[in-house]
Formats: sequence, structure tokens, C-alpha cells
Amino acid sequence: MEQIIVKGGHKLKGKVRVEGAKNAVLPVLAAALLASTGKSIIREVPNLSDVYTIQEVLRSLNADALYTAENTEMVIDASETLAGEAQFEYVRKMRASILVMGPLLARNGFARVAMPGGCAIGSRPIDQHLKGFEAMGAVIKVGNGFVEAKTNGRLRGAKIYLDFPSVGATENILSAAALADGVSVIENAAKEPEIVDLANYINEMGGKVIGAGTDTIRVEGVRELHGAVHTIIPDRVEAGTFMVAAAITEGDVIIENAMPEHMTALISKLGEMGVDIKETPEGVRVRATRPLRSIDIKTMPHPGFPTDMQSQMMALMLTAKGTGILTETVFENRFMHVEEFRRMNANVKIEGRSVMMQGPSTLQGAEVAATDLRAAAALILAGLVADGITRVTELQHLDRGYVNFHQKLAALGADIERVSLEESKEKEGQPA
Ligand SMILES: CC(=O)N[C@H]1[C@@H](OP(=O)(O)OP(=O)(O)OC[C@H]2O[C@@H](n3ccc(=O)[nH]c3=O)[C@H](O)[C@@H]2O)O[C@H](CO)[C@@H](O)[C@@H]1O
Ligand SMILES: C=C(OP(=O)(O)O)C(=O)O
Repeated sequence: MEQIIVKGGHKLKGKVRVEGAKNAVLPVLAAALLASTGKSIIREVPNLSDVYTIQEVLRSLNADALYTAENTEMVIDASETLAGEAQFEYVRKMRASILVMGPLLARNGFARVAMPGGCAIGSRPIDQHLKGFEAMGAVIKVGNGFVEAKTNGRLRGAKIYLDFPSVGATENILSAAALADGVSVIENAAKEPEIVDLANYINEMGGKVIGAGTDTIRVEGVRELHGAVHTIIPDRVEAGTFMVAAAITEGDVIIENAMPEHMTALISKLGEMGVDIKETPEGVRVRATRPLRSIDIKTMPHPGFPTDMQSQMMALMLTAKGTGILTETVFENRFMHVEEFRRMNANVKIEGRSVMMQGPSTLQGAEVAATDLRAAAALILAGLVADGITRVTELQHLDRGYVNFHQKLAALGADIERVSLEESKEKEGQPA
């Protein structure tokens, strides 16, 4: 077992480059299954455990998928007949495995995918994905831990209204519609930049998608799609996490390869707190000096404040002066990190879907466990300003979404290392 050890009190300074977006690369790689001819070359693929998981999923479905971490590139050839079933071992590791369902169904007329369960952030049903497939003529069967979808011939274009602008449902339906007979219209679609990236890739493959990034997406189905070269957009959540790292340490950091137009809510809320953010030719420059002002935030679908930045922002809000309220509206249970922050002496109270903070809390180093991917980052951020030493465990969550996180923070001046539990005991003179 590994842990990250952070000694608080160092201001971050320098430059850091963000990777390709995890939440864009996973749907794009799943959609690579749509190409019945040619190879796809996907660039800026981050070296994350989720990328290796989706590579395994693609291979298990009879596609050739080869990731080269050194060039951050994956080559996918899905021209052979595809298998129809995605196993639980993959879906359990990574819920985004469900995104192969739309492409498989469109290509094969059949898909069987292990039913994703709930996870630490909520129950996460897939009813909206299935409603879309049904509207396109698929018959859905759920049983024995699997969900099956089947069509007689090709899927038919349909008008689909989503009850909630679900990111995954929009991606799955959009991918399926790309090879359907006729026109599909997705209403109340998710508008996240990752949806636009997926639509661009499908169009590069010969698809006909318009309106991605708005709440109505129109997809004209085509008979066949071919492989294409595509570069993944930068990760706005990784960029945001480093913006918070700069702010929480009263640092001065330039974030290279960030796209401020994808982060308007975050930039605006950081500005309200008193953080200075400037676009420069080199990247987004973030500077802060205390005291920071408390603010209120509500997470919302894009372009609202992203739930994937909620826990990192909570770390920052804990250190601001006054009362702050953070309300989570996207997932019903995304406050597992609050108990861990309390172990670090945070003055924080949960009331329903909101968290109240009376700041500034004098954060103290403690041993804490990551409860999900963003919580892992948030606890490390809190450790950067806590008195003394913070040890963060359960790093498998961190590795799903951040490449070289501790090395990047160390390069900016943080006192941080990643060690195995045995190494850390040896250092302290305890038996390993
Ligand atoms: C791999 C990936 O891109 N993950 C992101 C994606 O997850 P994901 O695609 O799972 O998120 P959704 O937008 O689908 O989920 C948002 C909400 O809708 C609910 N829901 C969703 C689908 C459905 O059929 N029925 C239903 O009720 C979910 O339970 C949740 O409460 O968007 C989330 C919301 O921005 C982000 O936090 C995740 O990082
Ligand atoms: C919740 C997240 O991812 P996933 O949907 O892959 O669990 C995330 O990226 O914060």
C-alpha cells in the first residue's frame, strides 16, 4: 500500500502542464469501436489507470488497442467483428465502461454490459442511457447483473428528451445515433466540453453531428464510420485542481495547456474569493494572498460549477474567512471527504445536500484516506497548507485521474513524496 506524505507550508511557484482530459478520452476511446474500417490514432491520451482499463475493455471486445505512454497515443483498430459483452471486472473498476454500450449496439445490433453498481459518490443509475436506446428501437433486458440491448437490424433515428442532462447518457446515445438509420435529436443534452470533443471525433470519422455543446444535438446517422486521428482536449479538472493548489498556498503558478473557456464558473468563483487569475500567452496565471473571502457555491451541469471540482474547492473554502456554503446538486452522496477534512481540524457541518464552513479553519496534518478520485486530490491540497504532516492513503483513486500528481506539485515547490507503507515505517524507525 502506498501513501502520499505532504508537509504543509510551502508556497507553490512555477509552471505546470495539464494532460489530456480523462473524461474526454474515455468516451472517445469507446467510440473508436464505431469505426468498421481504418485505424484511429488518439493523441494526448493521459497515462492514467482508467486508460489502461478502457484499453482492456476494447481488447476484450476484439478490437486492437495499443497505448504508448511515452507518446501519449493510443492506436485502435476495430475493423474485425466485435464481441458483444463487457464484463463486470471492467465496469466495477471504472463506470465509464458503460460507454461501450452505444457503439457496440450500433455496430453489432447487440450489446451486453455488466450493470454498473453505485459508487462512493452516489447510486448513478443508467435509465437515461437505456431510454435513449429504446427510443432508437432496441429491446432492453436486465438480469443476472447484466443489461442487454438488442435490435432487429439497425437502430432507428429518434427524438430523445433526457430528464437530466446526463453526460454519460448524452455520450452513449450520441455514439449509437451516429450509425442509426435516419436523424436523431437529443434534447436537454449535456453541454460539457467533453461532449463537444466526442462529437468532433465522430465527425472526423465521417459522422454527421451538429449542435454539440448546446442542449439540442442533431445526429444524422451514416452507414459506416472510419478510423480518424484525434487530439483530446486538455483536462479542465486537472487544470482547476492546480489553480486551487496555487490559491491555497498563496502561490504564483502558470498552468500551461489550460482552456479558460472551459472553466468560466471556476474562474469566476475563484475571483469572488479574491484569487487573481490572468490569461497569459504561456497559460493561466494564478496568484493569491490571504485573507480569501468566503463564498457560496452550488454544483450544476455545465456551464455551472462542476461537481468534479467540489471537493478541491471545499479545501480552499475551508481556509477562507467567514461563512461559506457548498451545495452539491449533481450527485446525492459526494461528501464522503468531509469526515476526512474533519480529521484535519476542519470546521465543517453537513446539512442535507449542503456543507457549511466557518472559516478560516486551522488545518492540521493528519492521516486521511481518499474516498474517491477528487477527494484524493482535495486532501492533498489541504495537506499543502496544514500544520505538520498529512498522510493520504487509498491512492488508487488518485491514479484514475491524475498523472504524476505529487511530482508535479513537488516541481512547483511542495514538500511531498509518495512512498510505500513499508518505506514510510522504515523512515520512522518502526518495523516494516
Ligand atoms: C467519465 C466521466 O465523464 N465522468 C463524469 C460524468 O459522469 P456520468 O456520465 O456518470 O455523470 P452523469 O452526468 O450521467 O450523472 C449526473 C447525475 O445524473 C444521474 N443519472 C445519470 C444517468 C442516468 O441514466 N440516470 C441518472 O439519474 C446520476 O446518478 C447523477 O446524479 O459526468 C459527471 C457529472 O459532470 C462527472 O462527475 C464525472 O466525472
Ligand atoms: C467522478 C469522476 O469520474 P468517474 O465518472 O469516472 O467516476 C471524476 O472524474 O471526478
